[in-house]
Amino acid sequence: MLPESAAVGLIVVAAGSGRRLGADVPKAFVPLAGVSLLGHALRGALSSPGVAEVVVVAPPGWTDEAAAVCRWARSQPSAASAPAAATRRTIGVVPGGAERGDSVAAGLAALSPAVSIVLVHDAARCLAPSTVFDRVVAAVREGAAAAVPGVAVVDTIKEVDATGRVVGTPDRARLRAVQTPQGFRRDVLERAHAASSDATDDAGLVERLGETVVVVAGDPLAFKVTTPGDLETAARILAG
Ligand SMILES: Nc1ccn([C@@H]2O[C@H](COP(=O)(O)OP(=O)(O)OP(=O)(O)O)[C@@H](O)[C@H]2O)c(=O)n1
Ligand SMILES: C[C@](O)(CO)[C@H](O)COP(=O)(O)O
Repeated sequence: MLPESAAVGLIVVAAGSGRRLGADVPKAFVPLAGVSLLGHALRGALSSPGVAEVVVVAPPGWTDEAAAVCRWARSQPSAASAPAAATRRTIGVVPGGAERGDSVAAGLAALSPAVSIVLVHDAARCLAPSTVFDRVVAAVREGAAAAVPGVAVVDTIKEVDATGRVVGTPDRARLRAVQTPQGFRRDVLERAHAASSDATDDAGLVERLGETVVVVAGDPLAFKVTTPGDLETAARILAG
């Protein structure tokens, strides 16, 4: 169990180029209903009362734009109404690295010593509701070394070999598609990244340490904007 006073730091990774989206600016700065994806992601995250400190990891060369988005998000009523008082919350921006893992490592290095619970969130999961943040933080406070939001898999999944031949059909009931924010005890995430930053998600690094990762309920709204079709889906959702 971690005490209620254990401070939560949030790393928002926003340094990707968004090759699959194919926009003329990095994906986090693509507008969606007049607000950048990063702006939406921060607005959701700052509505979560527990978040005391935020580090945004931006593409090198985009840190000033990211800082402007942070100022905008901080001024939103949802952020101001969160009990962790906008006045006490610090928000910083650092440049990211070549791979997602490098960007997370850069964010982790920038957190203040006061933080003992770390959330890592993709700016690309820009509509993730604050309730998902709350569930992940609660699981880590209650003693999990790592907690990730997950949703049931609706398709039957086949495992294939290099030639495309099916080699297995995992039991769908045991599968979860995982999302972000992913939450960690800080010492665990630091050990995981000290060993390697090479994985598609941070929970994968923690699993390699032999630590237990728990899954909490995710949310369909925490889907990742990856392709132009995803951006259209997000726009339809916001249009109501
Ligand atoms: N070097 C990188 C690569 C990715 N990310 C971030 O990690 C999240 C998930 O990555 P993804 O959606 O795959 O973004 P991109 O790498 O930008 O997409 P693509 O693979 O299409 O280029 C995004 O918020 C992205 O900005 C990052 O901070 N630094
Ligand atoms: C971290 C993540 O969003 C969890 O689903 C995902 O693994 C990111 O992967 P990507 O390859 O960078 O899209």
